[in-house]
Amino acid sequence: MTGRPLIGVSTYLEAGARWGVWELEAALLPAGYPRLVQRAGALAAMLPPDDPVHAAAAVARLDGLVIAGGPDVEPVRYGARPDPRTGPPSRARDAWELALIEAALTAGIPLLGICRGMQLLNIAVGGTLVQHIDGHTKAPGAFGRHPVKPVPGTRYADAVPEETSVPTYHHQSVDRLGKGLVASAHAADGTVEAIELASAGWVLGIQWHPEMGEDVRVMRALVRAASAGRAQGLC
Ligand SMILES: NCCCC(=O)O
Repeated sequence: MTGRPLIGVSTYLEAGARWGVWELEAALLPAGYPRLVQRAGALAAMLPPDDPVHAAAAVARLDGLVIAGGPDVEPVRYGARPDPRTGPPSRARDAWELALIEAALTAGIPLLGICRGMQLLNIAVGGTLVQHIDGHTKAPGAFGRHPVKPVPGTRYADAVPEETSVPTYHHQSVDRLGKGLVASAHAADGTVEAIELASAGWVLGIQWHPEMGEDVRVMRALVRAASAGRAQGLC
């Protein structure tokens, strides 16, 4: 099979978005996500929340999947009571994105979780989150930067072998790793910054926001894996 692989990117519904003369409910995705997918050599398809029963059918049409950043996951999803600093739940989005992740893992298509997407990947395989950490978000809406160091020998280190400075915006982090996951990068304070499935298949989560930066290598690695699966007729 030839041509650009198709990468689905989860998308959210916003009650009141304003553009032109309109203020309406909208399906939104910061443009950095599709631009990053396109710069990495793939086509981007937006995937707004739907009935989770359709997740496998959606994934069957894709060569790869990105779960985008967003609000806190409802703590009941990882067996915890909400900390007062955890944001309000987005239940329909949680259900849809967890179903997409489970479908991608079952189908064996390459998967990249970004920020919330990494946290959801961890939860999907039984992991838990720290509900609040200090120091990774400076002010509401303001992305910070900090260094991230790869763990040698991991899939992440294959794509990005050196320590890099990454754009970041989060107040939660991975606590207990889910089944089959290993940590593949850390911040200087020890926060887990990347996770991946150690077994076969290309499944990676990163805590930072590559769509806000210049470094396209992680997305290129996803697109390469998606192209390889497409060439073998696996996707
Ligand atoms: N918890 C949602 C992803 C971003 C954050 O940790 O703030």
